[in-house]
Amino acid sequence: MIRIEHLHKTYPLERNAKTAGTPVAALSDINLHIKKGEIFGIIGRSGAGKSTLIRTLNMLERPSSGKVLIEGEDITALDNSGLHRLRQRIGMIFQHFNLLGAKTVAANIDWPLKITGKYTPQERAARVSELLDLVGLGEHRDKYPAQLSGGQKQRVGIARALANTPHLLLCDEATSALDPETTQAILRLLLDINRKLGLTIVLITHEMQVIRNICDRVAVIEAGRIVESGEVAEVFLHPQHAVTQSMVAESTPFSAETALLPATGASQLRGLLVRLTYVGDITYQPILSSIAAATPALITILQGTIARIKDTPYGQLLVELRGEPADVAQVFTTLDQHNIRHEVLA
Ligand SMILES: Nc1ncnc2c1ncn2[C@@H]1O[C@H](COP(=O)(O)OP(=O)(O)OP(=O)(O)O)[C@@H](O)[C@H]1O
Repeated sequence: MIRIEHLHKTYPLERNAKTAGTPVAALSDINLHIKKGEIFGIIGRSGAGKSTLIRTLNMLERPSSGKVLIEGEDITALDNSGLHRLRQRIGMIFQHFNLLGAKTVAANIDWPLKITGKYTPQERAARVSELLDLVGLGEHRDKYPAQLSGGQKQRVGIARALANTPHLLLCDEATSALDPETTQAILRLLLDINRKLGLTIVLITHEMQVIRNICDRVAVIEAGRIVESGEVAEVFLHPQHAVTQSMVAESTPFSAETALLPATGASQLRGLLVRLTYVGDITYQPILSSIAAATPALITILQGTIARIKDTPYGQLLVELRGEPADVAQVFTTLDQHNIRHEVLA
């Protein structure tokens, strides 16, 4: 669906610079492949290059070099009319919704249909009603944006973005201005739309929860470079890069520091402090019972999480492992046999 090849973007000046300054390398050698029908998340800290990257996908930002291929077409080579046609195939939603304040909800959604000049007023009215139903805003059609909550405004933004039946939806920090409950509702709506319409969604966010809840794959961006990418469960459960590791640590209260260690602390552990991570159906199997049956080693659970990353169940346990070296080695062998990752923390 989307291929990004050796993409670079350099801004000539620092933003707000009064005099000529150092050019800012906002994106450096970005290579990504985003598949049709998936929800792909790009996460990074402030200033990492997320907005610049997503805006190159509809040429709101022109790259300095490299290619962006959408459905096989190199969009960096398009002229104005080509860009106009491209943007009808790509919807976009924004953090601050960008609605037209002087138009009603229905008129906001109708706007992109009107400007294509392709539809009769009857066709447009039917499409607007269909979109209002899709986002659950039928009863608010005649209100103005100022009369809506943040979540309702974003629903209008989504309906408007979908008006021309795009193949791709870009979400620029779509839930960052919303409270946690409304965020969940908007994420559920995006997932529902992705499943119902088979729509490819690319989103940028600085919130791990957004990626965990709805994305299939994720890329982590730092200082204009993709530092890590892959299936969300793989990247978040086995983060390799320091930035990913610190974002994971901030978003989960699961660590040696917060574990229910004996009051005297980790230095008083009588055995090894081990983190176990398992993903998929094995989450539902009686692993610890199998280990207990296989060796006389003692395992004490200090902290644990059994949860889901999108549709993938996973478990993480922090345990104290005590026993003779041979018994401990036997535990590790059994864990390996069950494909359970183990890391000795202390
Ligand atoms: N128009 C511009 N002119 C000059 N520098 C810019 C411009 N836009 C962005 N930058 C710089 O490029 C880098 C990447 O910015 P970008 O907005 O893409 O990051 P971001 O990850 O989206 O950050 P945030 O989450 O804070 O929006 C930053 O150093 C930023 O200051």
